[in-house]
Amino acid sequence: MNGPWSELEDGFPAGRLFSQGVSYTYDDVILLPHYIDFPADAVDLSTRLSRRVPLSIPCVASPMDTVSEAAMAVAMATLGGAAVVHGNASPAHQAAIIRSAKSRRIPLVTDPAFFSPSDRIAYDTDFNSAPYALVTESGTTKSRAVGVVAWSDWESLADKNVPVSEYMRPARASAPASCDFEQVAAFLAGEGLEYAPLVAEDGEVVDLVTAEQVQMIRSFPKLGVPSVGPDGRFLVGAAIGTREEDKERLEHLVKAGANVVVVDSSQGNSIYQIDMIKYAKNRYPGLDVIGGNVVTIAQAQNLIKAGVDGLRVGMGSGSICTTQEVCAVGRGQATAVYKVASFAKDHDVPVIADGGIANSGHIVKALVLGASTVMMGSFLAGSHEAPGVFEYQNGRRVKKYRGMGSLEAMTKGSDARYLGDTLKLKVAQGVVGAVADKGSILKFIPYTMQAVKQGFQDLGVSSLQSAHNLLQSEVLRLEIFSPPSPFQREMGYMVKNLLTLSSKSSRKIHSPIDFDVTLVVKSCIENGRRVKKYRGMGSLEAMTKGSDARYLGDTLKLKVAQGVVGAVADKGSILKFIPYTMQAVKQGFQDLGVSSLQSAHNLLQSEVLRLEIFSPPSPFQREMGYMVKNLLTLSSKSSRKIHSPIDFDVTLVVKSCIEVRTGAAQVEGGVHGLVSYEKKPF
Ligand SMILES: NC(=O)C1=CN([C@@H]2O[C@H](COP(=O)(O)OP(=O)(O)OC[C@H]3O[C@@H](n4cnc5c(N)ncnc54)[C@H](O)[C@@H]3O)[C@@H](O)[C@H]2O)C=CC1
Ligand SMILES: O=c1[nH]c(=O)c2[nH+]cn([C@@H]3O[C@H](COP(=O)(O)O)[C@@H](O)[C@H]3O)c2[nH]1
Ligand SMILES: [K+]
Repeated sequence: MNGPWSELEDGFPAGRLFSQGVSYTYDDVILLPHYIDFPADAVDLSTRLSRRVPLSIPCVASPMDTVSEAAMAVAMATLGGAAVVHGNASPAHQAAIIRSAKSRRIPLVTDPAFFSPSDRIAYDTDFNSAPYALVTESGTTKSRAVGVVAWSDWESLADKNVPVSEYMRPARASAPASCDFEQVAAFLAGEGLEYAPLVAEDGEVVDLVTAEQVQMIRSFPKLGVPSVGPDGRFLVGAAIGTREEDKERLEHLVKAGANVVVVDSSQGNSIYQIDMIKYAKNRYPGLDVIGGNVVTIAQAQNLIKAGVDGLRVGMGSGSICTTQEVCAVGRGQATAVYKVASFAKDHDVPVIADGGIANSGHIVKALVLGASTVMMGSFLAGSHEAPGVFEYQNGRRVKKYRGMGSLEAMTKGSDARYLGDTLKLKVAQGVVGAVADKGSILKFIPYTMQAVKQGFQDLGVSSLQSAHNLLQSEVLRLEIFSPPSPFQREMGYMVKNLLTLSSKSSRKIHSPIDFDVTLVVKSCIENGRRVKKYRGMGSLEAMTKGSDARYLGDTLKLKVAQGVVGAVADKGSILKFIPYTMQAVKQGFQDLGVSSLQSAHNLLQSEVLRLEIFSPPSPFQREMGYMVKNLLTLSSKSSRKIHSPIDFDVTLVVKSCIEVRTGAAQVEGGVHGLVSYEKKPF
């Protein structure tokens, strides 16, 4: 810029902004608009998941057991993205999920139960995954389909103890599973069918397709270019671990047709992962291997040297993460994506920005900061395509979503990672929660992509490549949002205390019929919990206590307290929770690569240890700030009364004020100090 304004500068180029020793999350930064000379529809979001795996949209479903199984994989592939099937199952089961996804050509997987005509259906749960069941001659997928049981027909039976043959509807004709969506739609219409079993070439009954589903898909936005592998089938990714037995798992997955594998660790720069990457690249040279997670250039460098075809970036940035609190390691996600992607581009290694995507704006930021794709967990978790069934929580339809490092996921079934570790203390690095029903991803992802295109248009970039060029050219300008006011910060602390105490209770409170919400919140803090007094030594109470000599001669002086009196929830014996806390500290040390205090101090002095400041406020403070804002908005209009049944759960009140994800963060040990953990509204 020339002239009198040349001193003024619009924001900072990324290189300058991200080199000040501050860790920025997506919410800390904002992109300044540039020049528009094309319509939003002209934006092309096609990209690469890894070196040799192209996608038409930059969306990837996370390898989590509440996100990515067959239904998610086919829907993501239909949209032009991809899902990475989780590995929290036996290798055979994980391979079966991949086979199931690969056997589809339409974006539907309902996974109905199978019965034979002589079977009796006793349980409602047989209709958990689909509102109908399939009837085949032998009751297995391997025999001829003869009928369909609708849940509504079964439900209205007076006597459930009758064979299926008495009330099933006949399956008049089957459709070949090799049909694509338009062919299936034409088949149903042509035959005048309400439903038809889908049958594979080998005669296996794969699923049931209904005219209603076809109608629903037609009502969604037009589907784009699907992701298809070299095998001509839907592209599917799979996660593996870094244990010896994962080599065998890998073989199962490759046989099942996995097109790309992700080595899934929270801290990927380890000898275990590097060995696994080398093994996989050597054993299957044609297979793209994605490594991670990493957040620094040094970590990325090691994995690139080991031969990765893609990098997964993010530590502690996920919505269910507690890693940064438990292990004290991680990085603000905007900084991590920018740093790693700037390095990886010179090695032609695409970057996946993993975790922390809560809205389309975060996707724009991740892509513009250098990522080639975003990986999402919570954003997809409440969808029809996510595993699990919808439940009702306080009148809302929700689906479970949990961290893969949560106690619940770690102890699930056959988890090999921890099978050999029964003697070790398990320390959770994630929580369990629930996400509201979001409908089908076939509907909301196209809308999300349209929003991303509009963001790109505002920046004046019509493709990912031009966004990255803009970033590196320094034409792209960014700014940081201002720090929180003292008031916001204080509110953050307040709500933290509030939630620590209030979130855990399945306890019921008996209350008068008509009352004030704030009273409930208060009573839930004050009542019904086992607590012990805890007070500051400078609190008035401690200062004036009995024979305290310090103040005996000071009766004339004004006493000014510098501490408060409070109470702390029952934590059990320190003989129990301190060992857990030490285990968490060890895991933090491991993530840093130091095996003793002395080596930690050596690392520090050698300047190999790197730190960053969180942009104030910390993500936690900011989150808490949002929460209390919602809470206060709803509860402070306290002249308003709520009419409630006599007996109800306090948490429901708190939850209805703030939609929270709650979970037993660490039942044993109380490692990060919270009885349970609450995350921001969704
Ligand atoms: N992105 C993130 O911020 C985080 C993600 N997670 C997710 O939770 C899940 C579990 O992650 P991790 O705990 O990192 O699992 P992990 O299995 O990679 O590591 C667990 C522990 O086992 C050790 N280990 C791994 N391979 C080994 C081998 N061959 N021999 C001996 N020890 C070995 C590791 O060093 C670590 O101490 C993953 O799905 C991950 O994506 C968990 C925490 C944070
Ligand atoms: O600290 C963590 N503890 C966990 O238990 C956990 N499980 C998953 N992940 C990571 O979070 C990502 C998904 O994040 P979002 O829900 O924000 O999309 C995922 O893709 C993972 O990278 C975890 N991180
Ligand atoms: K770890």
